[in-house]
Amino acid sequence: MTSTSGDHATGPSDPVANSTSAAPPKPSRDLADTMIEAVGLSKFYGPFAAARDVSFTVKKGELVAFLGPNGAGKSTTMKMLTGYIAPSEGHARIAGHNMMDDRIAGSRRLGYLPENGPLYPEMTPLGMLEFFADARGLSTKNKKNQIEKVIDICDLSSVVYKPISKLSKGFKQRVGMSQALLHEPDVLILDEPTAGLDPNQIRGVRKTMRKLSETKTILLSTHILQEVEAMADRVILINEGRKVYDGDVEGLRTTGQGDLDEAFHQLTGHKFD
Ligand SMILES: Nc1ncnc2c1ncn2[C@@H]1O[C@H](COP(=O)(O)OP(=O)(O)OP(=O)(O)O)[C@@H](O)[C@H]1O
Repeated sequence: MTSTSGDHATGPSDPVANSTSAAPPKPSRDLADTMIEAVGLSKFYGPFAAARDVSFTVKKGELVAFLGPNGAGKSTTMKMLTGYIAPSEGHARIAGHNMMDDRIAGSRRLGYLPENGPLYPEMTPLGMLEFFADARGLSTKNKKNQIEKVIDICDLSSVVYKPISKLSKGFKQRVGMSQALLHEPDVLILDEPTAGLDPNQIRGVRKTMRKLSETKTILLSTHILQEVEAMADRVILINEGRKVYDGDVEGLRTTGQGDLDEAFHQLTGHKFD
């Protein structure tokens, strides 16, 4: 299956694909369950489109993999979803809050792990968590409880007093995750949480994410197909800035005649054929 301009290949759960009318969409009854909403998001750098007309929703409790090759536009879309950069077109909502007009309210519900940080290398994990707890205005009691909780969830107790610069990549990633969880958000947007980790570290991070997915809505980006199989209920695949698939893992496999690698290649790999 290939995608053509404006003609996104979509899977069974794509709300766009299921819409049959040209009339403006009516608010759906389960709108309250929509935690992440991308509505026609585009980002242009000069004439170049890093993301083009990307729309999707993620419902409460879903764990969705945001998949695509290097440079597909995953980080750009995530930065627009979190309000970190302004879209050229479209808008994003987190738990119903528009991330341009109402970013503070949206950010209270959102934990964001950006690609490669941000971490503060000279701080210890404990110092960094205290710094963020103060910045987020947590009360003294809540601060202590929350810091203990995220240290436990992210399994950081052995490194809390070491400078972040001296930690392994796996621990750094978990420190980043602990910061994203500190204010107990119910929505997580995680940009390549397992990138550059060794297999043991990947297992650790995946275990943490599985635990988190019991209570939170998660969108995580990856370009690793095994990650999708291991973790996700649903896949959104992006290529050259456009959404090219939105559906379940089995549907994606069917696209590749039973082979996820083949599906990924068919939907994203034409450049080198
Ligand atoms: N500030 C910018 N100015 C110009 N081009 C940019 C900018 N940020 C991103 N891009 C380009 O937009 C495209 C999408 O980048 P993006 O980082 O979103 O991709 P990605 O899917 O996250 O890739 P990766 O998996 O390699 O992190 C790339 O071609 C990138 O070079």
